[in-house]
Amino acid sequence: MLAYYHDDDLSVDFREDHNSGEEVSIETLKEVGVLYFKCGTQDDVETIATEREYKNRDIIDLSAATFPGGPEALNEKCKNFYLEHLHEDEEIRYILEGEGYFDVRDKSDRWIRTKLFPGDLLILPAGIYHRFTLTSKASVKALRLFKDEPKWIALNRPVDANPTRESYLKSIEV
Ligand SMILES: CSCCC(=O)/C(O)=C/O
Ligand SMILES: [Fe+2]
Repeated sequence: MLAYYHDDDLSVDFREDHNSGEEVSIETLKEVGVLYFKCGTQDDVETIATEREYKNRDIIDLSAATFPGGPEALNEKCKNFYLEHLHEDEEIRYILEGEGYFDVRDKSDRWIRTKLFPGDLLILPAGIYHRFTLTSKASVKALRLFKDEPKWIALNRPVDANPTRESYLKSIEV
């Protein structure tokens, strides 16, 4: 994984690195509730899934060659992922192939960009504002873990008076 502040340069395609040169440590990610693990084996993933009581999973394959409905459908899907949003559940993603960016807001609302590669596992806390995009390589396959039934419900920003958002802010003491 690479983690750094986004350069906020809107003139450059959002799938490019957008690396401002300001690195972000795993500790800083922890301060906003984001946890990172390098999982060399499937057993490492299973340990985390068991510890956190995750019972379900699926594999998402985002690549133009294989996506049902083709490149247009993939673009539509990716547009939704790139809209700034939060979830009412924690989000765990483990990269199997390819690469992708998860951008998360820090305590001052700046974008931290994480660039994930195979073997990287990221846990986003419920209530954090974030977005996802493919990189310029345009392909990723990831394992998605779910506590209960597989679902993806995004609440797009702004989300006002939301208990998950409020308890998240309390947990990071903002
Ligand atoms: C590579 S996982 C696809 C993106 C996703 O699952 C998500 O929840 C984005 O917020
Ligand atoms: Fe999300």
